[in-house]
Amino acid sequence: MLTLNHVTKYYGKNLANDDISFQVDSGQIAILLGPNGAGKSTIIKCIAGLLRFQGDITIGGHGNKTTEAKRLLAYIPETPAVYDMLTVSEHLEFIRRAYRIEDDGYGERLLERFELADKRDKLGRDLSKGMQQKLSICCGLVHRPKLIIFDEPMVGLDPHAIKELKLLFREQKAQGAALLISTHMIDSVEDYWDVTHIMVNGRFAATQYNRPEELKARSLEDLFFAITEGGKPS
Ligand SMILES: Nc1ncnc2c1ncn2[C@@H]1O[C@H](COP(=O)(O)OP(=O)(O)OP(=O)(O)O)[C@@H](O)[C@H]1O
Repeated sequence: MLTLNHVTKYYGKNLANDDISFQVDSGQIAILLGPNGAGKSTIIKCIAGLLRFQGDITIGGHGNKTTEAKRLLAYIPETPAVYDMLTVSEHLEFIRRAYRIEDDGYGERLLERFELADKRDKLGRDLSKGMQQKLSICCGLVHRPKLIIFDEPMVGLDPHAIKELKLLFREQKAQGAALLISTHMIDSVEDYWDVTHIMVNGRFAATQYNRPEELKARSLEDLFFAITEGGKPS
């Protein structure tokens, strides 16, 4: 569903992503795990079509900046960007109109799951940061994307929303969506992932698959600290 080939991104002279290639298949959850400044948000913004880069990114076989690719994609950014003067309900209506989809009640069900249904008439500017983040998740999912990218999704969410979001990751995977989730918190990754790429200094320092034999040999946490604190991955 998502393929990156030799993606390199410079900010001026600063190399943020260094020749990155990987793919995420339908029904797969891929994690980008790395310390602050590793380049996770940058690669995600390249995929979402927000930055210029060298290399090649396709979504469902379409170039990432095409309309076809954008129909398949949901990008839920680290910092939610909601419209000050639209209500919660109007946000979902706006997305449905943009994607030309009928209201089949899915948006309302998402609001209920994230405890926003009773906030449906509140303006974006009057929502707390956590509520804005939950609304941003609902807006991202309402068009039933096939590739869902979350940048640091757990930060700022309450325990109910975190639980609901983890459930949602599993459901989306079961329904055949491809998920790419960036985080710097190993604990938040738990056991729902299929593959984790550990990112350091703009590169993939290691890739671990969620297979019992690999994890028995070394946990994700051990691998992460071996790489980020100077040890050598074996
Ligand atoms: N707009 C920008 N202009 C210049 N340099 C930038 C810009 N955004 C990020 N960088 C640099 O690119 C590198 C990668 O940053 P990025 O935000 O992608 O890391 P990250 O892994 O997402 O970090 P965090 O976990 O802190 O969000 C860092 O060295 C950062 O200083």
